[in-house]
Amino acid sequence: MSTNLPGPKGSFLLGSLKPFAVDLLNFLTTTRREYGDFVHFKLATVDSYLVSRPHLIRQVLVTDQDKFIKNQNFWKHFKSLFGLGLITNEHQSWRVHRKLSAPAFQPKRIANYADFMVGYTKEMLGHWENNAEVDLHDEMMEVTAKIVAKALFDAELGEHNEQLLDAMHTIEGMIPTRMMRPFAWQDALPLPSNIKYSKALRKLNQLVEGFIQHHKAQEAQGNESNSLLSVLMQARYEDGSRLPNKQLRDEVITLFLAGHDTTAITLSWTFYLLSQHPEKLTLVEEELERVLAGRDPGWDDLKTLSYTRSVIKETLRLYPAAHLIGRETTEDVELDGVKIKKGATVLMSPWVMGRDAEYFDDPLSFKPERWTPEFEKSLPKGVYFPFSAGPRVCIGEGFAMMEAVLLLAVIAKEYRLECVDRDEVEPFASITLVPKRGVKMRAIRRSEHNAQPDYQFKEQLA
Ligand code: HEM
Repeated sequence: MSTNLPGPKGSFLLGSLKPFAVDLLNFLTTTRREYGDFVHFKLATVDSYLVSRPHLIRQVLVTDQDKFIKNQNFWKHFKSLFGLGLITNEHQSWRVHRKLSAPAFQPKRIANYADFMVGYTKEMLGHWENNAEVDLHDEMMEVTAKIVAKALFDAELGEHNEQLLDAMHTIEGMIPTRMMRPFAWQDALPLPSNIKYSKALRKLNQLVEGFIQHHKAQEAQGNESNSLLSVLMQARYEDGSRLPNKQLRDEVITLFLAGHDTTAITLSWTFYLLSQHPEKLTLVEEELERVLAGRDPGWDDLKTLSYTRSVIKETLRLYPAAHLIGRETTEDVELDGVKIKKGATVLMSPWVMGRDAEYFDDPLSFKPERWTPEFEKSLPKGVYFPFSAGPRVCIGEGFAMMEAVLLLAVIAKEYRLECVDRDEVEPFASITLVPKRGVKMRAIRRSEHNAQPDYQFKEQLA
């Protein structure tokens, strides 16, 4: 059994931690290119592997998944945030809570959310002005936060909107720094950034506790709710008991965080890519006109809006919001004859795999039309996994795809978005793949756009 895998040697004490922390996307891309599809390196003292063979990715995520847990070196920094919510929970406790959460994400339940997804998006468009600049990423973060809050609590955020978004913003802003710290104790140092983070977390806990109490009061008055929280509140353990408040809090915060910035990011990248490929945007617009004939989209249209859906799939290939999935071995594991010791880190990257020329023709080109049913069938399992795979596959996949398609449809029906400065748009690998400096767009009302066929031409004349 050989353990002589190729890989960057890195420095004596830190291994490859520095290039990994400084520019993760570059590290992943060059490591794959220079050392191949099964690479070994050290992150500080931890043996780490970048695995880019589809059958091995499947082995880790699906067939041998019980020999792995989430990568503790990474998640240790977020224990106080997510607690034992689905993303960070493990073993039997994870199995129990995943089962109890599943009913909340059944298609017949999430179908009810289509109307307010469309409603909030139209409300957002109501504030846009023709020809004005919008920071699309900010807009997407806000509207997806409102949507997930409504789905979770069946409540408008109202006066809590600003406070919740502020707390989230502070916490999300600290994630890149925290995730690159080698030691968890660094998070407890009395640094201004840590103090700010703790304050934001206290605020978040307080707001979520308020939502839970409000829900309980409504329930006590016999008011039925269609919210995700109410499904969790109705869930019962085998002994008939309910989820304690702390567990509800952990699940809700997890769903809130996992469920809004991933979808917001995906939409930001979608509109960015469409702005760079106006001919593909025209195909989206044509499909919207054909299928919707001017009316709002809804749940029943999702199957028919196949090109619009392919646009989202193609975006998730090129800019997967979850760009890196990590696991830690709980026992010695063999991957293609190589012994991976207990406690090692195994990394699999949807970013790397989605750009591999072996599986995607002309991989860096944006080609939504590649996503035919035949192509999907022919793609080896373990190549395209923006929502992961196996038992820990994203529980919100259906929710996210519905939201992304509906929001794209509602916005593209009304506006053409043109990128103000494409050089400014650059991916940054935090916990998710964010556009580093946002995505500034000029929003041009489609009726105006059609009346003035070439906006850029008009600008040149001015
Ligand atoms: C485009 C949007 C989304 C993407 C790309 C995405 C991606 C992912 C990925 C890759 C994982 C697995 C992580 C791992 O195994 O380490 C995951 C897990 C999860 N996602 Fe999503 N997600 C999205 C939207 C959502 C939404 C809308 C929700 C909820 C409303 C959600 C809730 C969760 C939860 C709770 C988990 C943990 C599941 C478990 O371990 O049992 N996600 N997501």
